Amino acid sequence: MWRLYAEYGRDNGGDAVLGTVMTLVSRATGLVPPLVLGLAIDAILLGTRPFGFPFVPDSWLPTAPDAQVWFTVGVLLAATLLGGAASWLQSYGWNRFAQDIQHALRVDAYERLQLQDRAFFDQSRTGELLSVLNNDVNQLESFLTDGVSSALRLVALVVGVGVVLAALNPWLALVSMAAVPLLAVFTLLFVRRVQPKYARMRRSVGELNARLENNVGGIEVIKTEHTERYELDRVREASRSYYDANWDAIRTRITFFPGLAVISGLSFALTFAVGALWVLNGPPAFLSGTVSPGEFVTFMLYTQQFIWPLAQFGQIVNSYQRAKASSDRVYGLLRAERAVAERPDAVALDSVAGRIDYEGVTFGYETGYDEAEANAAEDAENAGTDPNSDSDSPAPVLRDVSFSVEPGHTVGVVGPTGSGKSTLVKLLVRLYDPDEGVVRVDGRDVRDATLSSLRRAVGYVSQEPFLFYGTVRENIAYGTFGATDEDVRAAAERAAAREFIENLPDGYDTLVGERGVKLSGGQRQRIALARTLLKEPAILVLDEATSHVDTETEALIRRSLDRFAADRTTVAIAHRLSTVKDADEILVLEAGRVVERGTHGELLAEDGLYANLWRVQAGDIDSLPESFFEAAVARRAALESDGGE
Ligand SMILES: Nc1ncnc2c1ncn2[C@@H]1O[C@H](COP(=O)(O)OP(=O)(O)OP(=O)(O)O)[C@@H](O)[C@H]1O
Repeated sequence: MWRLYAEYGRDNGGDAVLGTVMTLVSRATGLVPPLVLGLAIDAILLGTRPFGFPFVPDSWLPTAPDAQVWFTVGVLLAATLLGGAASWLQSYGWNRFAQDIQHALRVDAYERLQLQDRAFFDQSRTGELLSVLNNDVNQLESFLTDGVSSALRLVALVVGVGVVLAALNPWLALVSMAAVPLLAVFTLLFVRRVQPKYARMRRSVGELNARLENNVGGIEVIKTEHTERYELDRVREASRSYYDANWDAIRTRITFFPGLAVISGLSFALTFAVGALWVLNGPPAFLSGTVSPGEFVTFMLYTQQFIWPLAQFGQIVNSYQRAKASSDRVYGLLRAERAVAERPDAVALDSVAGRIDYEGVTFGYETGYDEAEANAAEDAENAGTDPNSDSDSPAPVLRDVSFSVEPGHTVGVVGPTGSGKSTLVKLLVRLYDPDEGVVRVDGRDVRDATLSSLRRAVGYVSQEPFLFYGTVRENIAYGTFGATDEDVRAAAERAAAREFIENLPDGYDTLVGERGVKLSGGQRQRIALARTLLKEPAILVLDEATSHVDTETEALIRRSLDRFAADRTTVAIAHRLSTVKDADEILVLEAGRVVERGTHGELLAEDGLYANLWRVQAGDIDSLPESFFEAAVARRAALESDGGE
């Protein structure tokens, strides 16, 4: 935690220094009133001590009692004003320091988050990630503003009061300070008890957030499936477990403050008893020296000054515990290893011709990812061993896939659901890296290319296009921010989207709603397609990019794409085989392997899986061989058992 503060506070350490110095000044001025009051009682009211202040020359001091009273008032006022100014500056310094750290940390954590690879997001829950970026970062800020400055004030108070009391009367000082070690032990015990409870609380709030986030996102399914009651029960359960964890922590926490108050109160009563008896009867037992009434008042006031700040000690410890747990989570995010990262010697892909080669590519998704694993991977890396050597090796989704696409050619990828088609193209844009084999663009291993140049070269329209909250224009120009309105319109035209966009209430300025909910699936797809076409990539990857549009619109898109894609390499995944019928080559995937390849005509002649799929789409079910149905049933069973794992 301190490392985080040191790292992010380096550039604005001046504010922390200001905060620290002003904390000490404000505490020092707080020591003045009890001391001055004690002196005034003895010197002015009782006349048992000469009137004088440390650091003030005697020649400045009045001699008449009334004037001495006014002089004392002046000293009190000066201390109050100075204390007020110091206290303002102290808050200013600490708050600025904390705000700057909070801002820098949040931006940095977000930057690291978006650099994480797809696998990280596959395994993380959105609610938990948001909670790290919000709650945990805020917790670190509030510990600085409340915790650190209070702790500093407390230390300054204990040391300052301790020194003054010891100078006045070391024995009585011992009596009134006796509570300090007691309070420290009491607090330590509290911390031990409450620490695991806070950890449990944080976990359960993360789970609750994740559930709420998931449900708001999936509200449509909840409604159409009519599972409101079921989801309400699940939220109730998650909320109850947060409640239980929180209540457990609260029960421990609420015993802390009364405990502190009792110890402080006992110490106050003890100081009163010993001090008052000392004033009345002289030193007790083996002790010597005198205590004047003024000194007694000073002692009592100081002892009282302890009570509230010491009670705050609990809050400081509380806040420390939370901030520590938060910093572990923030650190976890900042340190999370990336499997897909840019190599330091990566080179930019310039003027890409568009050749693609897959050579013996095998790939399987990681089955699990958690912080412990990430830490283990980091430890392994620090120890110089291969962090992936004993990672899960799940069943491959792609097995020994090899093929090449000449620049400007179009390859179609077809196959049953779950056969690995989307996975295949995700390796081309490096959403994941292959476990074995190589993916090349223009003969260069994509892992040797800079990510920015690779993603500029490859335009990827995914199966489930995502639109950001904003206008149609913003969504099309997303990623090509310098595009003119004319460019945007031309891209929309190519994606056969121009007409529907112009018919929207505000045309290109129409707001699409969150995730584009105000548009139809086919409209969303065409906007996503326009976004990618606007980039004018050398390689176009269309993953079921027109699956939601009707066949007529698809024909329009294909006609305009034919012109656009004439000199670009295109990889098109489609369930609707007519979409890829004219491709230069069609790859047929089954269970992660390329089982057939060739042109539409060649594949029909081969009379294998492709030919059967073609018959299915032509509605010619009766002519399908029984072996096709048997294989389809086996594939379904395999997919379902995968999903059930
Ligand atoms: N992020 C992921 N994490 C783990 N497994 C995944 C992930 N994405 C896909 N899979 C699994 O990989 C296999 C291939 O999925 P993929 O999406 O590549 O198939 P597909 O051929 O594109 O299917 P569809 O035609 O249904 O889109 C499936 O068994 C799927 O369950």
